[in-house]
Parts: sequence; C-alpha cells; structure tokens
Amino acid sequence: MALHHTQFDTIVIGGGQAGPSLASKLDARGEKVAVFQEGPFGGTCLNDGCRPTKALRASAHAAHAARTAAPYGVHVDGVTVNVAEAVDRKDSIIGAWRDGATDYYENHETISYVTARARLTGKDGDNYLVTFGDKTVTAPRIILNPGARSVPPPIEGLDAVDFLDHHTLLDLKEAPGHLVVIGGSYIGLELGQVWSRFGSKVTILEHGEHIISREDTDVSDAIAAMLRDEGLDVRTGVTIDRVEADGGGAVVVLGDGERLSCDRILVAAGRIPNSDDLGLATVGVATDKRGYITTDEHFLTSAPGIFAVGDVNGRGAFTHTSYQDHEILADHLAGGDRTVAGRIPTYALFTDPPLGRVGMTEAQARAAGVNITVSNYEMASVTRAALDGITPGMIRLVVDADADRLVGAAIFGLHGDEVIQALSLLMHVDAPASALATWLPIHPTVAEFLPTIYGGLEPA
Ligand SMILES: Cc1cc2nc3c(=O)[nH]c(=O)nc-3n(C[C@H](O)[C@H](O)[C@H](O)COP(=O)(O)OP(=O)(O)OC[C@H]3O[C@@H](n4cnc5c(N)ncnc54)[C@H](O)[C@@H]3O)c2cc1C
Ligand SMILES: NC(=O)c1ccc[n+]([C@@H]2O[C@H](COP(=O)([O-])OP(=O)(O)OC[C@H]3O[C@@H](n4cnc5c(N)ncnc54)[C@H](O)[C@@H]3O)[C@@H](O)[C@H]2O)c1
Repeated sequence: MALHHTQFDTIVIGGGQAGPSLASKLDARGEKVAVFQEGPFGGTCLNDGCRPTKALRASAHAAHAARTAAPYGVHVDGVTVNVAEAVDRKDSIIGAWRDGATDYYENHETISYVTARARLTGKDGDNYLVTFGDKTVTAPRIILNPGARSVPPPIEGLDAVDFLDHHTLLDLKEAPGHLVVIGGSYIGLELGQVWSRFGSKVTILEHGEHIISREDTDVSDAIAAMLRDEGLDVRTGVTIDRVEADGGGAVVVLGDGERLSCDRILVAAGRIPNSDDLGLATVGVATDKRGYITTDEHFLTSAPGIFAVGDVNGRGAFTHTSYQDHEILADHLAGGDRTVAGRIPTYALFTDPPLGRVGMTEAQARAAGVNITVSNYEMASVTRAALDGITPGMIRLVVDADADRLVGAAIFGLHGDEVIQALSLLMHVDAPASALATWLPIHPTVAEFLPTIYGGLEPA
C-alpha cells in the first residue's frame, strides 16, 4: 500500500475490470489518482470468475477428450482426474498474473494503490470524502467499480449447510460424490459440466421452465440435451422446498416431496450489485430498484463528478463490458466523443461446446416488431464439426429484412464463442447482412457455413 497524497484528482473505489486501467490512463495524463481495492488485485474476473473457471474448464475438457477418444482410434485407459492438480494448475496461472499486476500497482511511484474497503462519507466544497479505516482522503472526481456478488436464494435451511459458491468451489481438492447445483444459468451450467467431467454426479435444479432463460427456448433446450447426453441430471421447472443438513452432506427437498441426497450444494442463482455499502446516500448517487447505479451514456451518476463502471451500472455483467466501460470513460474524460449508447450485447456461455451470442434472440426481435427473416442450421451438418466429432448444436441468424441488417445470432457448438465474433463485427460496423453472401471464409471451418446459412433465410 502506498498512499502518496490525501487530496487527489480522482479516486477509484473498487478494482474491477475498469478501475485500475482508468487509474493508469489518468495517471499518464498527470492526475493524482488513488485506487481502493478490497481483496486481491483483479476483482472477480481474475480471482473467482472468468479466468480460474476457464483454467479448470480446460482440465475438464482434457479429461472428456481422453474419455471419449476411442472413436478417433485413440485408446486411453483408466482416465482419472486429480482435482488438486487441476486446481494447482489454475492457481499457478492466475497467481502469476495477479502477482505481476499487484506488484506493479503496489509499487507504483505515482498511483496510490490501497488494499482496503472504502466508502463515500460526504462532500466538502467540490471534494468528495472517501473514508477507509480511520483515514479520509478527498477528490472532486470519483469512479465506482465495485462489481457484484452472488447471493443465495431464500431457501429454508440453506444457511444451515456448508454450501459452495463460485469462489469456494474453485478450491475444492476432490470432486464431491454428488453435487447439486441451484441455478441453471451461466455459472451453474459451466461449473456443473466441469465438475461432472471431474467425476461428480451433477444435478442441476433450475426453477424456470428453461435453463439459460434469456435465450430462445430451442437453443436452451439444445444445451440441456447436450448436458443430459453427457450424464448431467438437468431439471427445469423445479421448486426447492427446503434444504436439510445430513451429516457432512445435505438433503434437498423438492416441491413434489422428492428428497435428493447430496454431498455438496453449489449456489449459482444470481448476483446483485455491490452498491449497498458505498455510502451513496451521503453524496446523492441514485440507484434503481434492483440496486444498480443509474448512469448516463458516459457513466455519470446523479452526483456531479461521480461515475460508475462495470457490473454495478447494470449495463452489462461481463468483463468485456466493464473493460469497454473504462475505454469509453477514459475517452470521455479526455474530451472524446465515445458513449455506451448503441452497444451491441455479446457474450458466451462457456459450456463445452459453448454458446456464442450477439444482439437479439429471435423472440426478442419478434417482440420488438422487426420484420425478421431467420435461418437455422444444425451443427451436425457443418463439415468441421463432423471432422472434429463435435456435432451438438445449432447456428441461428436473425435478419431485419427491411434494413438488410443482422439483428442477432446464436452459435451453439464447436467454436461458437469465436465464430460469433465475425457476426458481432459485422453488426458493429453496420454492414449489410447480405455481405455474408459474397464473403470468402476459410475451409474447413465453422465460419465457412455462414454464407450458406445466410442463403437459407426465410420469413419467420
Ligand atoms: C464464476 C464466474 C464466471 C464468470 N465468467 C465470465 C466470463 O467467462 N466472461 C465474462 O465476460 N464475464 C464473466 N463473469 C463476469 C465477470 O467476472 C464480471 O462481469 C467482471 O468481473 C466485471 O466486474 P467489475 O469490473 O464490475 O468488478 P469486479 O471484477 O467484480 O471487481 C470489483 C472489485 O471491487 C471490490 N470492491 C467492492 N466494493 C468495494 C469497496 N467499497 N472498496 C474497495 N473495493 C471494493 C470487490 O472486492 C472486487 O474485488 C464471470 C463471473 C463469475 C462469478
Ligand atoms: N460466460 C460468462 O460470461 C459468465 C459466466 C458466469 C457468470 N457470468 C455473469 O454472472 C452473472 C450471474 O450468473 P448466475 O449464473 O449466477 O446468475 P443468472 O442470474 O444468470 O442465473 C441465475 C439462475 O438461477 C435460477 N434460480 C434463481 N433462484 C433459484 C431457485 N431458488 N431455485 C432454482 N433456480 C433458481 C434463475 O432462474 C436463473 O436461471 C451473469 O448474469 C453473468 O453476467 C458470466
């Protein structure tokens, strides 16, 4: 920790995926900047989110590839997973990144990087007061990047058992015999599949009618089918009545009376913004009814000079949206004209194979009154998928027929997280959807089928 001043030009509260990079840019412009970060450098993404989960996903992929190698003429006997070694691998990759960045910020000659929880405590003239421990520092500009946190749903008895979340699950040294996952969305599906491949029996309990419910229902159902084929017990429309402690494990009692005995429970039932303990009321920063800080298209809150970036502003819940928030705000503070208006949503669900998404679902486009044409294609008919032997999935293009513009796409299957980005770029540069018809992709790749799929558009 190095507090170089007590009066700053900018104070960043929360070291998520936007704050430290903003601090570096403002520091490079000669500003006096402080960053307050509670917990390890790198926030959720680096420590218990995107990256450690993908490191373990890679171990799970290796196990799955070995177990299913026989049809390729490759015979691997007795595949076992040493979870402790997979976790060590994850820790060594993440630790190297975290240690390097921590060292950089903690020993920075001009940026004050402080490992502490900070709160807004009022205003003195043009300066906001920021308190940590028994100290107070001040600045006329505040950037809030405190992220979000997972919360357990209100299920009777859940608090009485030692349930896991995405943080504690990542450090298990052995796969639980039976892992029950509450919530069938990003976290539950990705981590449920990883632990199934590590050897756990996995049951996913989703109370909605479909898993990953923001997607078109046939896409959700295709993902559920893929997971069930792999041996996961994926249940939808489930009500959990209560949880009972049972020795070291638990019994999950469902609404229909079924009693599911399990060794551990993973709670993956949603996240809320970390806006409740920032002292927002002391300075007049408004939130919506779900606790997201309301901002304009430059991330300015209702208080002059206070900006909110990352998950806490409700304009995205991904590392790439938070990182882009930093780019937009840095540009704005330097007098540029970038805004968040018109940002096209894009993300992936990292099951294996993954779902890549951009723009609207078919259902959303229809609800928005767009005159759509739609084309669907089975991944099993894609040459590369057949060659690689990874055939679950589908590709969907949704086009505004009047404007000749792609309004959304879903690619569930091999390389879906990468191929979708060609379509995301097409939308970003506002190119005609018909450009796909004359595009020259590489053979044999998944993307090479996009012109063919474009040719199959029909009114929907
Ligand atoms: C299991 C999991 C997997 C994920 N996988 C992906 C993925 O594959 N791809 C993707 O794009 N996104 C993924 N996400 C989402 C992604 O992690 C977040 O959207 C991303 O980290 C952006 O967060 P942020 O910048 O808002 O802040 P965060 O990264 O959440 O960091 C905020 C930091 O601020 C600190 N803080 C909070 N309040 C204070 C305070 N008062 N004082 C000081 N410090 C404070 C917090 O302790 C935290 O360390 C995943 C999330 C989880 C949980
Ligand atoms: N691939 C990625 O980029 C990635 C990966 C992980 C997390 N994230 C981010 O983290 C956020 C949170 O992810 P998440 O999966 O925890 O939450 P989510 O909000 O996406 O989904 C929570 C799920 O839990 C279900 N649920 C809630 N209460 C339940 C109950 N009592 N019983 C059964 N089911 C219940 C909901 O119906 C929903 O399907 C996401 O919005 C995403 O932005 C992103």
